[in-house]
Amino acid sequence: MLDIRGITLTFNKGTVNEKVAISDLSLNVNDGDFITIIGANGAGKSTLFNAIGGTFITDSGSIVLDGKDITLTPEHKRARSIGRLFQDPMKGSAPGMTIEENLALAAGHGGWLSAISKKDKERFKKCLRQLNMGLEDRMQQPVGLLSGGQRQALTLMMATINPPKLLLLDEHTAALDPATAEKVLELTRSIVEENHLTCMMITHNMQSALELGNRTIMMNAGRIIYDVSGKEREGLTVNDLLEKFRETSGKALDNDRMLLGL
Ligand SMILES: Nc1ncnc2c1ncn2[C@@H]1O[C@H](COP(=O)(O)OP(=O)(O)OP(=O)(O)O)[C@@H](O)[C@H]1O
Repeated sequence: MLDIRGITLTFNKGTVNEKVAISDLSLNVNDGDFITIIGANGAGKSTLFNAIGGTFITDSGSIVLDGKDITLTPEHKRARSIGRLFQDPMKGSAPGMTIEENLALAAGHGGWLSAISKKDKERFKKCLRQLNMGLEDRMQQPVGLLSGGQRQALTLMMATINPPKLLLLDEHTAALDPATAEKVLELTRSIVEENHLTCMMITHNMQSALELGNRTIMMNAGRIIYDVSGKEREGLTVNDLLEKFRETSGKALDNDRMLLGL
């Protein structure tokens, strides 16, 4: 589904602040893969998503999504086939617009500018019911009134209402309280499964990284240092991941949030 070949991405090239954030990275994501991504601070995880999503164009290498070379495709065009969620629940939905208007925009059926059809309203209600947060009875309320967890769940729904070819989740539960984070993770699991989505999720929670999805990738200094799936992944523990990091990078994992979560 996604074929990344030898991409490099450098910030502030040619200046004293030059930083190679992604270094000759290759990755093949299979159709239906759900990959969890962990790694050191500044390893390049978010930059990898920004490269895939088109926020930054890579210096070299190629990115092919579903057979189409998107290496130079602008971000807004990639957004048609790549859904993204960020850590901040305030991103991704419009606070002044109602829940149904936000969903209508996400579904590509206009927003507040055009009337929302009865059929769409019914469809949105059915989707919202799945969230089990009572939002189906608040469809005319502005999104700004929702809690962080409700808003993130809604954003997840918006990003998948027209199933994307690829869903990128960048620590999308990190800003939520533990119980709400768990709920949104469970929702993520069911939405990905039901829609057979191809998904990549950055997380600082190593336990979630092993529990969710079918494959885990570890990054350090702009490279993938460990890529595990199948039988080998099934038996892995968080301690094994820490040991693997030490083995492959020659140092202890220095991601403060990851270690705090242990
Ligand atoms: N817009 C930018 N301009 C300059 N440098 C940047 C920019 N974005 C990221 N970087 C640098 O690139 C490197 C990779 O950053 P990135 O945010 O991708 O890491 P990360 O693995 O997501 O880290 P974390 O787990 O700490 O969020 C870091 O050294 C970071 O400081």
